[in-house]
Amino acid sequence: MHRVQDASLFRQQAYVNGQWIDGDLGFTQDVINPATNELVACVPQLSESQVHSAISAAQQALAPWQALTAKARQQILLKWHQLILQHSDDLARIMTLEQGKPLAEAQAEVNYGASFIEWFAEEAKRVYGETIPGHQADKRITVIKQAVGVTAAITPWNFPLAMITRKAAPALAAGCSMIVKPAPQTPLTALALAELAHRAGIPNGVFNVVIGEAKKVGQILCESHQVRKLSFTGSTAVGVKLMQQCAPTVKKLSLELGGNAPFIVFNDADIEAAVTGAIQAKFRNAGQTCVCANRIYVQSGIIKQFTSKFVKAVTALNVGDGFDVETDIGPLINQDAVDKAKSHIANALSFNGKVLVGGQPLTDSGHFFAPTVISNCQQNMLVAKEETFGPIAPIFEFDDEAQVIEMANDTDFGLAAYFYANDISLVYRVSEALEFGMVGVNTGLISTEVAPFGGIKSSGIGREGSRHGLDEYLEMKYVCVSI
Ligand SMILES: NC(=O)c1ccc[n+]([C@@H]2O[C@H](COP(=O)([O-])OP(=O)(O)OC[C@H]3O[C@@H](n4cnc5c(N)ncnc54)[C@H](O)[C@@H]3O)[C@@H](O)[C@H]2O)c1
Ligand SMILES: O=C[C@H](O)CS(=O)(=O)O
Repeated sequence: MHRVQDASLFRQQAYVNGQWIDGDLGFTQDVINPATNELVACVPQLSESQVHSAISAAQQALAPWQALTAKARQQILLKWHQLILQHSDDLARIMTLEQGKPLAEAQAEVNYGASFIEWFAEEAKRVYGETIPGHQADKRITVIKQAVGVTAAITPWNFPLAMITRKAAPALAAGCSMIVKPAPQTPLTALALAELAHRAGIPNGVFNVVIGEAKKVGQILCESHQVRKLSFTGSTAVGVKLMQQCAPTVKKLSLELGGNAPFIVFNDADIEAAVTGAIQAKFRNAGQTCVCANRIYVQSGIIKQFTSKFVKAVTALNVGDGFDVETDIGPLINQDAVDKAKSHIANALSFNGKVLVGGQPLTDSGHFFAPTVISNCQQNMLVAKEETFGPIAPIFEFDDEAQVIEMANDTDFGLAAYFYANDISLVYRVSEALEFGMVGVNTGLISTEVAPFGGIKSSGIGREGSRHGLDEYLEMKYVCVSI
């Protein structure tokens, strides 16, 4: 299977309490290669009782895992980190097979995903508390932080490894246990991660991967009183549903949701650098990332130069199977994604947008779509209002700073924003005025384990990565001792 060296990483069963299990009702789901539409694997759909068993296993595993010292948990996590890097080529191949991204991007995701394990293995030893001067002479006050307990993660298909480790690493480092429900499109990468977790010595029940009908599994995880936290990465629509479902059990929540990133190029920008940054921010994962540039705003003084250079760079992008070394842009995940891209282009054309390159699906087999640039875009178009999640780059013209800030902020989303400029006063003004959780200045790539990743408004709640990411899996307790 596409030259995976260690065949035992290619798992087609769920992983619960350290065991590989089939669904006890016999239901399965297909895993399809989006580049070829070929069947890649068949994985089980667990029954409700099996999902409940996973929660029980995570509960049983909690006390012994929490009883370990932070250093002991660190050592086990570092072993997991080492095994992931040791098997990075196989993990990348499994990822490209089920998700479609170019092998080089899959490899980069493996390294990125592993970095969260290394980071939080270290952070585990820095769960500091505090002492507070007593409010009365005979009172002594301390504040301690403790693991939340059993946690659940529901993750998307676009980054099938990193969106799991970005949650599991801080959870396990803090002393929590976790049940992961991966996306139905990409379960194989999650199961390979579980195999390596097992080999690393992560105790049975501490890390579990359940596969099943999303709505039902989600409902069980949300309604369980034993699950004390839910971390979700996915669309805003689903995030809202999960938030509602978690309300009755008052769970801690982390929501990493949709985006609609503006990418702004000011007159004094380095145009070549801005073109490179726009290509990176727009076309990574074929435009299927939550932080992709969704709208490209270019100031009137340089729009002709920028557009000409940008179109040239887009035209040079190679679309193909992720296993082909020449490929820059892989397939979209499914036909729905292709249809959404077509609808956004048709809508832009209906409002006098002009396709400068691309504009249509590429082949009948596989879900390939031509990298597309549309000029003369307006704020009333779908490409301005919705997350496109495809390789479409709409260009909007603007005249001044105040106008583009208003345009950029004209969205319910607030995840990432980017801009290119050299005037340092403008850099500070615009960074502060943009209503987004993350801002890239003169760069199109901002994702790293050392910084707090997350959004505001309809893009979510909480942060992942950085020292802040651990707090999402800790509860604060205040102890008052009368002496
Ligand atoms: N903010 C981030 O860090 C981030 C990262 C990646 C993707 N995303 C967002 O995710 C979306 C694309 O990913 P997707 O198509 O997998 O999103 P999605 O919301 O459709 O699915 C995400 C996960 O939720 C599950 N799910 C779907 N409906 C559910 C329900 N009713 N109950 C419980 N679980 C349910 C899916 O099976 C999957 O595992 C985009 O909007 C993208 O912006 C955000
Ligand atoms: O889809 C967005 C993910 O968060 C991927 S990344 O963190 O931007 O690489």
